Amino acid sequence: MTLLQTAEQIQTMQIRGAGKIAREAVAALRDHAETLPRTGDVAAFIREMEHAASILLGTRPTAVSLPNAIQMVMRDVRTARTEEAARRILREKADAFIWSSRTALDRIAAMGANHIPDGSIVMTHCNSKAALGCILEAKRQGKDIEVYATEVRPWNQGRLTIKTLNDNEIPTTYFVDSAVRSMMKEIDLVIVGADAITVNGAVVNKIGTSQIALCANEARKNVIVTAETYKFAPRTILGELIQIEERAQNEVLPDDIAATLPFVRVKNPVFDVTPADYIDMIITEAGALPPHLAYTIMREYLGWGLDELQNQFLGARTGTEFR
Ligand SMILES: O=C(COP(=O)(O)O)[C@H](O)[C@H](O)COP(=O)(O)O
Repeated sequence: MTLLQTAEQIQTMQIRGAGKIAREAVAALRDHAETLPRTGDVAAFIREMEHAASILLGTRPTAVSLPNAIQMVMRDVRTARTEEAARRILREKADAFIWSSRTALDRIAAMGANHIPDGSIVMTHCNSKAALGCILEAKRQGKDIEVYATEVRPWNQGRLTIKTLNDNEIPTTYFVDSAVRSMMKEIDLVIVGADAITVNGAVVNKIGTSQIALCANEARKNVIVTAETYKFAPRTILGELIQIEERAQNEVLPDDIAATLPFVRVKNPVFDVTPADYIDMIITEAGALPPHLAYTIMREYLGWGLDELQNQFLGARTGTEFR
């Protein structure tokens, strides 16, 4: 698959979920480099790779895993002295990111499973590899668990979730998103994934997550967020807000019906923000932490100083828009 094809698949959601988007984008960068002729001109190579990175960055705006992963790969490429060194660094960093991303999922699954008691009912939302990993690991350990899964309008990612749960013989209850509060009394805990986590511990995830967290809080049920460390958004330290992706109206209301309703406006935000106060714990590969410690992850695990953030990273999202 070419880089442009990967970018298109991310934008059209054939490739989706924050972790997978990051892994596929990095693999696309690595493979794109192999298609470029060797000229010996390191500056031209870096320019071409920056352009490729900007195309990927323009695909979806919310999942911070995408710019974080690209930054991890491109950071040392930018200072390479020869084209060969730049190519080698790119390859090594890309492979290392993909490997560590998979390892992170395994660690999160092991830790998350410890928080799922035998005999419990877990509610989940959307289709998160990190969240599902914990549930599958709990099942693998022989725990008798059930899952309550939402539909996830308008893209129905819940169907992917219930397919995985069914394939793993986990008893599952499926319902429309608006039934969440009614179902809350029947479950024991909530486990979801994340697209981005801000410095104040707020979690950006699939639209509807904040309603689930609010209902869980009301019903005194724990909310666990599972997130690899590369889903923490360092630029929020500088005050930058996470952009909430708005997708096309016709994902919600078909064009032919919308055409008959000239006074009706359709909004389709696909992520929302859950404040830290509604989250009991964030499980990362570096351990489980209260959401208010998000800053420590940004400092210690992502390791980007403020200077670097200001000098390079702020510009990373202003690349070419992909259409
Ligand atoms: O909100 C979504 C996916 O939204 P979309 O379907 O719009 O991409 C997932 O909960 C997170 O991305 C985490 O997923 P993972 O744990 O797999 O990274």
